[in-house]
Amino acid sequence: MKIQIITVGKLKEKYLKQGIAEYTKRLGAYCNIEEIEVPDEKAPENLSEADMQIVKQKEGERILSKIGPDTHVITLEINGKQLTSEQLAKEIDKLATYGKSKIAFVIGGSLGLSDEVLKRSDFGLSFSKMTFPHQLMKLVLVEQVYRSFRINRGEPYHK
Ligand SMILES: C[S@@+](CC[C@H](N)C(=O)[O-])C[C@H]1O[C@@H](n2cnc3c(N)ncnc32)[C@H](O)[C@@H]1O
Repeated sequence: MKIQIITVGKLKEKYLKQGIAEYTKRLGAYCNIEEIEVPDEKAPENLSEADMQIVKQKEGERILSKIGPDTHVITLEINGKQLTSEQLAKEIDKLATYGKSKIAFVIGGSLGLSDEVLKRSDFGLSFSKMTFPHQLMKLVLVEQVYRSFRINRGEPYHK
């Protein structure tokens, strides 16, 4: 199975880079993992609503250009659906069973995801009603995807 993790902007903080590198290394034993960073747009505090839409649209076009037609897209959305770790594992297992061998997890930039990306999404996944910075979200996501594979293989993982 191929898993794409698509994010907006460069990952800067060293402590997040290290954590993500650790979990993507572990994940490599279970799937073909591809990390994609698309360039972000400058988004100063004083942007108008129209300018914010343009920023999201531009970032969205870059995200969509990385996603193939046969890819199952899971967008990370604060107002999406919350799952338990076991439910996410089941979802991934189900996709593999039905021949969906490519999954893209998409995390938005500082302003979130464009309508076009949300339209392309097959599932909106929420990690809680709280807002996380996108880079921290990536760390939490890769740990949960790793956990999913461990659950699906019946391997032990920390409760
Ligand atoms: C800083 S947040 C963007 C906040 C923006 N106001 C919004 O409503 O999307 C950046 C990205 O991280 C992800 N994210 C942040 N918190 C999340 C949560 N609780 N559940 C799922 N995804 C989250 C989303 O993909 C979001 O687009």
